[in-house]
Amino acid sequence: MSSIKIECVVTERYRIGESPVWDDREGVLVYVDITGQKVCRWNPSTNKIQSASLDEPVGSVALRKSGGYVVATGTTFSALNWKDLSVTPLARVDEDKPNNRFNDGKVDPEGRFFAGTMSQEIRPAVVERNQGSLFTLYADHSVVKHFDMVDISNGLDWSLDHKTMYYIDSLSYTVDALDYDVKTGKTSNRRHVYKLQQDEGIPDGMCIDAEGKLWVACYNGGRVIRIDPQAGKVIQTVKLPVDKITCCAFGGKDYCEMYVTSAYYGMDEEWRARQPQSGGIYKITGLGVKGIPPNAFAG
Ligand SMILES: O=C(O)[C@H](O)[C@@H](O)[C@H](O)[C@H](O)CO
Ligand SMILES: [Zn+2]
Repeated sequence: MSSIKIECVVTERYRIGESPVWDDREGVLVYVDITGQKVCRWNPSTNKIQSASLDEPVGSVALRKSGGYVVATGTTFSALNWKDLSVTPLARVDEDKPNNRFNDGKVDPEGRFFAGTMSQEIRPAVVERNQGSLFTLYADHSVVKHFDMVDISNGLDWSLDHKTMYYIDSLSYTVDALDYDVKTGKTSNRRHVYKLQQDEGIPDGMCIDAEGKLWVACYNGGRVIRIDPQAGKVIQTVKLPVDKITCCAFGGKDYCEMYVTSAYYGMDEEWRARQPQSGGIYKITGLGVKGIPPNAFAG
């Protein structure tokens, strides 16, 4: 057994740190602060952070094949050019829902960018229910809605054979699976894979590892859990020093390290004094399993 080491590597504090993605082209970790309205890049070799301030909340960021990134901000899918920090809108969703915003997103194995929406939080994990949907931005910038009636659209990833998409609507407290047609990008047959126990908190972001197991960030649960989606069971729990764990992704050399984001939004003074690293980003090493490289948006 390897020994697990947990280190707070990014000591800036973010209101809602989210959507970590390893950018191997630059050797940086890219991530967002959702309500802080920022996209940031942390370089582990220089320990420098660069950030781009946006005009609206940014739920997620992903790599773009032609360079730079795609972002899901407000209710718009946009391209982010890191050279001049310009943002170019590509497509809009939920135009009938002015109180909605994008949340978590990820690129599928064919280069389509998936991201879901939710109504703006009244308090952490408190929203007007059923307002969200899951969308895909195709390479030609057309958009497809997969389903609606979502509370807080959150983590997603694909099985190693690309036949299954895993998905989290946080307030269902479940990790779901859907049949996935990687040729068309269509989803069907949604079902539960795992329901979180009370002490595990609320399921938030998620990523798959090189063995096909799922890692789920547990918001208010202070941990990431590893789930065997075939058995529907938790097979490992890694506790972190802060409660509001939001998302996880593998990165670093050969994707051997796990990066975990957190939030401080909604914590009172006493809670923040007890967990002063809330809103920081953690690196976990020694897990003994690797991740897989993130996909890049094809459009
Ligand atoms: O990061 C997100 O996905 C949401 O925007 C957050 O506000 C919380 O994590 C969520 O409320 C817990 O499910
Ligand atoms: Zn999230």
